[in-house]
Amino acid sequence: MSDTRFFLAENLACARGERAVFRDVSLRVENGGALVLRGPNGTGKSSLLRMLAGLLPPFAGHLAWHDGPVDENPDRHAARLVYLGHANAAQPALTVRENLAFWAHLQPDGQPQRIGDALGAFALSDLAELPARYLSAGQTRRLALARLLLGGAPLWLLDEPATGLDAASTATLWERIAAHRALGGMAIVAVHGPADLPGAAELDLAPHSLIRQAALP
Ligand SMILES: Nc1ncnc2c1ncn2[C@@H]1O[C@H](COP(=O)(O)OP(=O)(O)OP(=O)(O)O)[C@@H](O)[C@H]1O
Repeated sequence: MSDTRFFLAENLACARGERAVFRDVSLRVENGGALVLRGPNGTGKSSLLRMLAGLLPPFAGHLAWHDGPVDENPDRHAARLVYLGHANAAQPALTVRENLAFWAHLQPDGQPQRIGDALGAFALSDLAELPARYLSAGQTRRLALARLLLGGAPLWLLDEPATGLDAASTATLWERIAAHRALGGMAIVAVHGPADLPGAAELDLAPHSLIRQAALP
């Protein structure tokens, strides 16, 4: 019997406010796999990621894991993923280390003993006792990314994760995703630029978009 684990979405449609955003979006990611989401601004990459994270209900379609539909057990779904959106969600008054401790506590399988490794991985050790409000934009992004390393959730949902990162941190990001996949994890990543994700499938949202794109001059 196959032990393939997978996460899939079938025929998703999205509406935000009164507007239809996309329709007929299907995807499937298996353990060790990755999917790159692409598309012009406003085609719905962030909306799709929020939908996959269970934060935005599909207008149509459904989500499932290899062992059952997401809507049968939303708590189990939430425990199987880490979602990193545009907002880094750092608590400004807490130090870098305290932010990671807070997230380790929040994540269902968060492991506080991994905080040291997470700090080191994203070159945050020297900043560990600094309140997050003093971090630069790229450092704040690194703090958000360090969250990925605090637990063992199989599915990483990442919205433009390299935004604001310098070259070394960008390389670390792709290395860490590769290591996650090597252990059987999955990643779905929205990007505008390059994505160093060997063997990843690509999904372009443009053909599914119901948003009229204004022509640029
Ligand atoms: N809360 C909301 N209420 C109404 N419309 C929204 C809301 N959030 C997003 N939208 C609309 O939904 C569409 C998709 O937005 P979304 O942020 O998912 O696109 P995106 O592909 O991630 O864009 P970008 O590349 O600019 O990050 C846009 O046209 C946007 O105006």
